[in-house]
Amino acid sequence: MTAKRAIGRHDSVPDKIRRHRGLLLVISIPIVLITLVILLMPGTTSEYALNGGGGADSKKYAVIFDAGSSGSRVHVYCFDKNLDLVPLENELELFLQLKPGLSAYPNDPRQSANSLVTLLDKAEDSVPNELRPKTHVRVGATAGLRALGHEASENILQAVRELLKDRSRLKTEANAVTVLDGTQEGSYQWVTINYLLKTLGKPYSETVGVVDLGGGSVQMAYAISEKDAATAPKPLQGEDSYVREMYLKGRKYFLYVHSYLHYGLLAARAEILKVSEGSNNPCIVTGYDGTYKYGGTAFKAAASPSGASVDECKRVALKALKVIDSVCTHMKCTFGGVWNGGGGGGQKNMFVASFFFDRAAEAGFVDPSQPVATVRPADFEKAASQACNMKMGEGKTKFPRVEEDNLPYLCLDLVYQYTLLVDGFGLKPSQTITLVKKVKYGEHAVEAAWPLGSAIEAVSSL
Ligand SMILES: O=c1[nH]cnc2c1ncn2[C@@H]1O[C@H](COP(=O)(O)OP(=O)(O)O)[C@@H](O)[C@H]1O
Ligand SMILES: [Ca+2]
Repeated sequence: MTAKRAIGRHDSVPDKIRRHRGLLLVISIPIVLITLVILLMPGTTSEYALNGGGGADSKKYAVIFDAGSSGSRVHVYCFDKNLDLVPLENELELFLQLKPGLSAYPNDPRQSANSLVTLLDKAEDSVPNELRPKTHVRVGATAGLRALGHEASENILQAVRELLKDRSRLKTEANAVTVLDGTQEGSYQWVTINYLLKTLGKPYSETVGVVDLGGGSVQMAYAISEKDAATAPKPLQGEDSYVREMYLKGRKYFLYVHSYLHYGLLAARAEILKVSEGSNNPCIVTGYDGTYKYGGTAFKAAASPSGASVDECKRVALKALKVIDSVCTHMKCTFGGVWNGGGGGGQKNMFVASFFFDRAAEAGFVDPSQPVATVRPADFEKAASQACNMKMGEGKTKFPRVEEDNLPYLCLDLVYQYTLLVDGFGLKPSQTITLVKKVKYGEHAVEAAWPLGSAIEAVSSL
């Protein structure tokens, strides 16, 4: 024992290395290999530390642009060292919006980018001067730019990058200005809602599922068990994988996410009008004869002489949704050959956002001054019956909250929303769901939109 220790004490470091080199080699090869595998893994795993960092008094701001298909919005958030949201002035976020979105200028990238100037200036003004160079700015474009195609959208994004460089002192990481893929958009939305509800870190079955009905696309996301995640089918060609792994508040989640391009509410109008191809459509409110423009194309939108009909409109909506599909004989599908994720506890409580809330409010069965409302899919069907039975001239008195441009499509929108929830996503007509515009967080309410999820990722990775 003593002798051994004496030898050990007099060994020099290079001697030790030489003596143990075999052992060192055996230990280091797997470490190097594992590190390489982790570094080269495709980006399906997200890790947001969500445990703060930085100095004791450090506040972190994030500026996130939501370049949506129907409008552009900016959100500015401020987080404390625990990554809790803290107020900027009187609210928990600065939120500004304008219409139209970037995709309304497909041939003029400079003008498209310049449409963000007022939002950018106001957002930057709300960040303390000394923190601006440290504050991340991100621009996430969704369905509008996705549908424009690579070249046109890349030109617009490049113009936005130049605008940020020339006009702003905020920090732009590589990939700060991008078209989000639908899975990213859906998972950010899930993080936003569950962060605000403080369910992150709890077992997956205690989290809530989300549906976000935009103008161009619709996303569904909910946490599933590891076992179900392992059975996920391969996605259709060109689509993102169904499951994303995420580490949040010390827990690993398997998130089922899917985004359906062309099935946002405004895009779905076009799909439904395409089914009747240039002739009358049973979803158009009685007495209306006009055209509907979407994505640079005009569609005939004319009521049938016998008027609109819920049942006939449902049939057309089902055709547009492609609910019956040959791919779905060996797995449970939503629609269009898409796996439904298997259901489970993470889908028990559904928080349904954007146009679901907006249309329910316009149709009058939800109070727009409240941040959330509990409804059932059947409420959309009931409102649809009334909308499909009215004449154009009665619209203003029967549905005083409906915007004039939406009136001819009220029957269509409500039937589509019902069909999407029940026949598409497989919810029961009587299941209670939460329509959400904002989520209460302490005394304040925060917009129920994906940019908060993106902000959390940005400040966690600083
Ligand atoms: O921050 C938000 N709070 C609440 N609703 C939002 C917010 N951002 C977008 N929306 C809603 O999203 C819908 C428009 O979708 P959008 O233009 O984002 O299409 P996309 O997501 O398909 O690109 C509208 O119903 C609008 O009220
Ligand atoms: Ca959106």
